[in-house]
Amino acid sequence: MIKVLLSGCNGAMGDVLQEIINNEGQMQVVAGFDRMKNEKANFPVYINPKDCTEKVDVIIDFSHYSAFESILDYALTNKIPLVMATTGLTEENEASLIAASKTIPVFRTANMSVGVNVLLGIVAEAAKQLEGFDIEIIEKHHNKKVDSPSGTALMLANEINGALDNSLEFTYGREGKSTKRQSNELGIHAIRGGTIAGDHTVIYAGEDEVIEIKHSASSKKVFAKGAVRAAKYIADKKIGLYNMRKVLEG
Ligand SMILES: NC(=O)C1=CN([C@@H]2O[C@H](COP(=O)(O)OP(=O)(O)OC[C@H]3O[C@@H](n4cnc5c(N)ncnc54)[C@H](OP(=O)(O)O)[C@@H]3O)[C@@H](O)[C@H]2O)C=CC1
Ligand SMILES: O=C(O)C1=N[C@H](C(=O)O)C[C@H](O)C1
Repeated sequence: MIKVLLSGCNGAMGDVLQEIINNEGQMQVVAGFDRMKNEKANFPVYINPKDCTEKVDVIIDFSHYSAFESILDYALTNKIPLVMATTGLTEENEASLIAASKTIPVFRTANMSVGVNVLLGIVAEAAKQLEGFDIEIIEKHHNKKVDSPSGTALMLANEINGALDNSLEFTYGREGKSTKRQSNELGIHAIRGGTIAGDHTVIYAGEDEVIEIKHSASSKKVFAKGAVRAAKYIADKKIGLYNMRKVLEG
């Protein structure tokens, strides 16, 4: 049985993860971290990770970027594999994860779905082949999302930019712009509303033709299932930086 510490356990993803883990059979949530205690949880919920006394095999974090440092510190101090799913992290935070992976196993992705991770390769290849096309990304999420643009939109944008020798400049929305679109722009736009679980569309607009490549998550379950897969994957690893593409490669 893999013992899980669930960070952000009181949140929307925390709820879905508990359901998936409970039905899963090989894993058990033995403790949680969050901003508030939770008497309804069937495991102890800590506000300060340092108060956690349970022995755990892996941490799954779907919380908030403000919790990042305390979670990473806890994982490093106790040498626990960390699945970091939270978005809105700074470049410095991302660099800390890379550094941490030399001491503990770290699994990092802004999107746990199989579809988005396959899409990463597709959008990069399309960008290389569609020379001269203008590329824009539109992401849509529920009205409770706190960070924008989404981590997935940034991940897609970085993948496309990498395929084009980092020649593109990211433009976030176009409010207040009084010049026409430059050929080296990659536009990124965020929509928020209702309960949209997560949609990402990459648009390639050329002369008299447009290609749109879209991924749509119809529920949060797809992310929770991916996180469970990730946790199982790194629970017995020694050190290293892992992502969903490594899992899919087998
Ligand atoms: N990688 C992936 O595949 C996915 C990543 N995500 C990311 O996971 C994160 C969580 O998403 P979601 O569950 O929808 O968000 P929620 O806001 O529903 O849940 C986050 C939880 O973390 C708590 N929290 C906030 N600040 C802190 C803190 N400083 N310390 C400890 N806990 C804190 C919140 O408490 P309170 O409500 O009191 O603020 C809440 O209980 C987001 O960054 C989201 O983008 C989501 C889905 C998929
Ligand atoms: O907050 C969410 O809900 C999601 N966040 C991730 C992101 O920022 O890309 C992944 C997914 O789209 C859902």
